[in-house]
Amino acid sequence: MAAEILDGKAIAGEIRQEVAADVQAFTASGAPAPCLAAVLVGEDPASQVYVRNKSRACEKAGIEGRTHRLPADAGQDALLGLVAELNADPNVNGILVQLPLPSLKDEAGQAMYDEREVLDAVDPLKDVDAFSPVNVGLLMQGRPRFLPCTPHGIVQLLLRTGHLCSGKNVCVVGRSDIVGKPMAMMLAQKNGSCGPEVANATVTLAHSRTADLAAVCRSAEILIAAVGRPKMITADMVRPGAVVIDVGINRVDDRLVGDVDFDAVAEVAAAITPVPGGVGPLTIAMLLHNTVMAAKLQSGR
Ligand SMILES: Nc1nc(=O)c2c([nH]1)NC[C@@H]1CN(c3ccc(C(=O)N[C@@H](CCC(=O)O)C(=O)O)cc3)C=[N+]21
Repeated sequence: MAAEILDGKAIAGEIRQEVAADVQAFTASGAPAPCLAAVLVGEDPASQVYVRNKSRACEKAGIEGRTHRLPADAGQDALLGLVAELNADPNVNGILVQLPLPSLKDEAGQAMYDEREVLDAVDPLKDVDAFSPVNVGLLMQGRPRFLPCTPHGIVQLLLRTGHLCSGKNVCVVGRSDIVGKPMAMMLAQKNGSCGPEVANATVTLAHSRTADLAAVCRSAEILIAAVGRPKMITADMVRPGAVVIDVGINRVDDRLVGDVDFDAVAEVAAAITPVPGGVGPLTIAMLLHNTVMAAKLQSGR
């Protein structure tokens, strides 16, 4: 049996067209083009690729994409200074500090960067990643402002492919602040950020200490893998007919591999996202969406 391949790249293309139309309508009323500032500290090759792709995507949507580069050893104060400058710059609507920050230590053996302090410093109205405690809190309370890009992309994918989760058992594997935790919250909510059909799920948030993870995963009609371990979700962990969403972007021997053992799982699942071409492109599309939303919010401030 061959599973339906959920084409994240194509859906991301649709969303990017919608964002471009939205930008056009916004600027037609005399507003300047929305502007996203990405901050890249150091030279991590994967981060370079991501930031480059993102700035190209901005351009195609009519959004101004700026990249601010700091050397790996610039230090916490320099980074906080740059964030403060971008917060104060009325021409910048969205700020994204590319993660992870370099894991360098100073002479005293102390970590050079405190990620939490940096993310806390971003103006919540410019926080297009939705990593600030204000935006996380608003989401938790069911009155979201910005939605985190990867979980929002997954919700859009489920909605637009008709794999609705209301009333279903959903298992999210991985409890990160960026994907697992907000994903679980969004799908469990009553009315949901994108409508009740992609909410109202019975959600299990599984992780590395979950007892009998395979059995827990097998109970899920929708299984979302966000652990960052190549091919860790094997076919025996998947309920026949399940919808499987693979959030993993793992580089193995210069190839991108998801958290799901794709070939074997595709024999069991009803539908599955590929890597690449699945969730990744949707993350970028939702970032563009948030940038336009930021510009609109700030135009009224
Ligand atoms: N502040 C911050 N916000 C982020 O959203 C953020 C971050 N830091 N740090 C790193 C992760 C990772 N991430 C990806 C987004 C898209 C693809 C993507 O589009 N991938 C393509 C393949 C690209 C390739 O070939 O390398 C795909 O899956 O088809 C991948 C990875 C965003 N992240």
